[in-house]
Amino acid sequence: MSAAVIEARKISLTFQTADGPVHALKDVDLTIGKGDFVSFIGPSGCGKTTFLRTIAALETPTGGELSVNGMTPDAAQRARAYGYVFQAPGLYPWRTISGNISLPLEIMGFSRSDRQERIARVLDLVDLAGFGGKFPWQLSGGMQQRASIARALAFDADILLMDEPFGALDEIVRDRLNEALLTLWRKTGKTIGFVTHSIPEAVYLSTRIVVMSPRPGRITKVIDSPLPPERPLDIRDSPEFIALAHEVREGLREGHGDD
Ligand SMILES: Nc1ncnc2c1ncn2[C@@H]1O[C@H](COP(=O)(O)OP(=O)(O)OP(=O)(O)O)[C@@H](O)[C@H]1O
Repeated sequence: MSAAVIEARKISLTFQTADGPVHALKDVDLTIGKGDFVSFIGPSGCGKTTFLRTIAALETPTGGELSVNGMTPDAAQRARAYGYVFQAPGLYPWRTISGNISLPLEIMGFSRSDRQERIARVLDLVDLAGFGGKFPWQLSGGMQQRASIARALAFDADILLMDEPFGALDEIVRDRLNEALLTLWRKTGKTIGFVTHSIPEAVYLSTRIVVMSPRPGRITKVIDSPLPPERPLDIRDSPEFIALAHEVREGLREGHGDD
């Protein structure tokens, strides 16, 4: 396997709540290699978002060790090791698309000319060249989500963390964005961590599929995909794809049986 970018060893995270402790993650062991596209799938509450947030230093594990690009998550955050894409695009309505992409770059102190060059490049990457001057409300939901991906790409992090970025979109738009994301991943070689509820989406996009189960949140299965990197949408009708989707479904069912 390629060099490890994210290494989790026995990661646990227990939230103390008024109703008692919630074991959001227990003994999570996972290595994500450079250039991997790793999807996290599992029922609601199995800790997918929590795990992504611990990688991004938005939550602190209560046990175990986690390294991101060989650093602690906090150090990786300061080194801008990753871009983070949330479920909702979260664009500021009073800023243009270019202005939204520019904002983190302004905060990080990039020069005006550098910002302009980066904005043009990432708009092109997500197929929004020519839309930089529009306001978010002038774009469809799918285009807004592409703009939020562009914003996460603009400072050139090697890692992209995506928490159900297409969950709120209709199926046709989602298909197109899945194709676009796969093309972007092949072009840039980024390492991607992707949370989803959809088996076909996980199978279509990933090099590895991590199946999780709740109470306590844990990994029950890691499946390496035999599918080639070039994946036209109709690969979903192939026997290999269907067999892989079946394996993921079985993994989810087995995890559920442990409850
Ligand atoms: N800040 C918090 N305080 C207390 N409990 C929390 C907190 N964040 C998450 N949890 C709990 O931790 C568990 C895992 O939550 P998490 O959001 O990671 O699951 P998930 O698999 O991403 O779910 P979903 O698919 O619904 O987004 C859940 O039981 C949730 O209620």
